[in-house]
Amino acid sequence: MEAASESLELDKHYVDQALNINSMAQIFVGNYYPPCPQPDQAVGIPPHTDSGLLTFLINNGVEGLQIEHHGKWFDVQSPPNSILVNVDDHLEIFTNGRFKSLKHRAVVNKERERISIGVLNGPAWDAIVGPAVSLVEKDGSAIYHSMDYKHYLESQLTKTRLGGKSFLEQQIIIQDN
Ligand SMILES: O=C(O)CCC(=O)C(=O)O
Ligand SMILES: [Fe+2]
Repeated sequence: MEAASESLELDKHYVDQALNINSMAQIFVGNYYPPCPQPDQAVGIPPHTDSGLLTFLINNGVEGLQIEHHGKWFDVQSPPNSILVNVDDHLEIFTNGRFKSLKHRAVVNKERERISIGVLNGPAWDAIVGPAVSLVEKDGSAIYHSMDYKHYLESQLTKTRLGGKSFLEQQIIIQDN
């Protein structure tokens, strides 16, 4: 988070302080994908973005994660024993859109079972997450609403992970020009 702050030309403790990272909420997710006889007819996890700031992902060496870039899906080939770090929704909101939450999905395969484990590292449970004031001043306006993380988790987590309307889309402030 210090590196993120500095890359935004903010004080290196800015993100930590604004989102009370000392009391950060972490969500631990385990995914099991059994082999599937018709992988092209099934989906492992539908397209979604993750909640929180950064997700750490590991898997059992079986590929299956795909990320979206310019409307196309790409396979992720992660080196063995590596931890993949993804940018999440609340970091996109906090940076007023400078960092982009990564859209991803998981596919299944015929032969091998796949297991993945994710840790979604979020702000403090009671932190209010909205675009950082100094970034909004530079940009002229906030492009996302603010919301407390607890409320988000209670109301959105299940919906967005199961492929409902994305949380980010719901938070966009419609600008009338
Ligand atoms: O199985 C994977 O590699 C991705 C899992 C995932 O996107 C998630 O748990 O949010
Ligand atoms: Fe995910």
